[in-house]
Amino acid sequence: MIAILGTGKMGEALLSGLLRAGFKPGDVLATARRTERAKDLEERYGVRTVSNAEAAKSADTIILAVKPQDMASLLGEIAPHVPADLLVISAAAGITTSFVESRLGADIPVVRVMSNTPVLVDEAMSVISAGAHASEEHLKRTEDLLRPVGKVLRIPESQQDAATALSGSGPAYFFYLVEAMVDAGILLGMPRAAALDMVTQSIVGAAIMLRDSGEHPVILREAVTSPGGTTIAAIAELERHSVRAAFLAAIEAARNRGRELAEG
Ligand SMILES: NC(=O)C1=CN([C@@H]2O[C@H](COP(=O)(O)OP(=O)(O)OC[C@H]3O[C@@H](n4cnc5c(N)ncnc54)[C@H](O)[C@@H]3O)[C@@H](O)[C@H]2O)C=CC1
Ligand SMILES: O=C(O)[C@@H]1CCC=N1
Repeated sequence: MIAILGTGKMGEALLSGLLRAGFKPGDVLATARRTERAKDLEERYGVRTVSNAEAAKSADTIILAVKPQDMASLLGEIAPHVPADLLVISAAAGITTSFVESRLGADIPVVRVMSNTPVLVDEAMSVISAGAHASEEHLKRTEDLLRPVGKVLRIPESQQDAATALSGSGPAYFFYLVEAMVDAGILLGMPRAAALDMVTQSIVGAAIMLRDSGEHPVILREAVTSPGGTTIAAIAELERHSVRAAFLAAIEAARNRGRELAEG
């Protein structure tokens, strides 16, 4: 039995992914703070919603998907009910495995995960790190849960905040870029729907080329950039506006915010 504690946006994305991956609704428990939310999850997914304490008691794996700020109180709530061999998977930004271990008791196996919302289309990027008491078997179990909904990579826990900033938040940067490019289309007099279609198909095509060609992004960009042509005129403006520097600063700010979240 697997339980998702705190079934908000990310928790629901993981829940739907588990069901698509073949888990039976009867094998999945969910918890939510509001009764209407719990009812809604039961109706839409056929899973049972229970209290956090009951979830911790009856599951062999729990996924903690509350906001980092709510983690201490959730851990306090479940601590008295956690069996020693429960696998605890924490999906929260910033929260370290030692933070979870210190609140749930001595030898509890904890795996820290940072996934992202493309879990909804089975294209997640999930990075995982073992806590002090998580074994190879616990990492494998975590990979088995996450692999059906995307790619899984093991990384040292010291890189988790950086990964959160890159791939956890990553989809938001691409959506932001799409918004900006669609606005550019509007500025040039393009109907909004057509502009959105053009930009969306361009980003999908570029993403698939990047993933499947094995080419370096510089090579792929150079292939689009004709000497004296249109693309270099755009790139010159992006450079003039320090867009690359803005990305470096933005992703560093996200990494730093992740560190702050851990401090509560
Ligand atoms: N949204 C995203 O793209 C990603 C989010 N995350 C992580 O996932 C976690 C959740 O983020 P979101 O889903 O965006 O937030 P959210 O606010 O949509 O979900 C959190 C849910 O937990 C519930 N909750 C809080 N305390 C609870 C308690 N004691 N018992 C039961 N339910 C409780 C809230 O009512 C809410 O529905 C965060 O820790 C975040 O760092 C990680 C990767 C990506
Ligand atoms: O914005 C956040 O804090 C979460 C963590 C990664 C993506 N969303």
